[in-house]
Amino acid sequence: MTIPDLRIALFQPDIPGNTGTILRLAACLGLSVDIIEPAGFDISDRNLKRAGMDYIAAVALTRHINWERFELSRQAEGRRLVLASTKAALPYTAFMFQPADTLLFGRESAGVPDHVHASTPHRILVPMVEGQRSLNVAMSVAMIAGEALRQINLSGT
Ligand SMILES: C[S@@+](CC[C@H](N)C(=O)[O-])C[C@H]1O[C@@H](n2cnc3c(N)ncnc32)[C@H](O)[C@@H]1O
Repeated sequence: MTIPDLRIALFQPDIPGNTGTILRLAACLGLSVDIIEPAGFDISDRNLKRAGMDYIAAVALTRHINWERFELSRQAEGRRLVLASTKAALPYTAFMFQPADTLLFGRESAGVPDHVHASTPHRILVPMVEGQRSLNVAMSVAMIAGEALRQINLSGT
């Protein structure tokens, strides 16, 4: 399997088991991961290691000390930022992903702050039935990264 160029970015994640699950997914699908600090736990956290197991060692993981530093590195690489948000209007299946996209996911307790939401022109939603608040962040990563990879593989780029 070819290693994709797609990246997953986690904004100040606060539940180590979710991050461990996402790192394991990234290891298996060949995706790179950005963690935008401060996270609500240390990378050596027991629950993160339990969920990510030995897969964590296989992930191309970059930690950024804050949002501004993450943005500097993303812009230097010329990557598009695509925010997954419960406040978005566009269903993720209607969005046209590109191979070098960075998919951004919010923190479990609060999503992303307003300034991040406002500065991200591409915003996508996993539609839910009325009255439900949100998916688990790791579930939303799996669904959206799966659709992005499907599109990218179909387009053959
Ligand atoms: C547990 S949710 C955050 C809930 C938070 N209270 C909020 O209102 O954003 C954590 C992250 O998972 C992603 N997420 C969860 N459900 C989603 C959905 N239905 N559509 C798009 N992203 C979703 C988003 O990136 C979100 O910031």
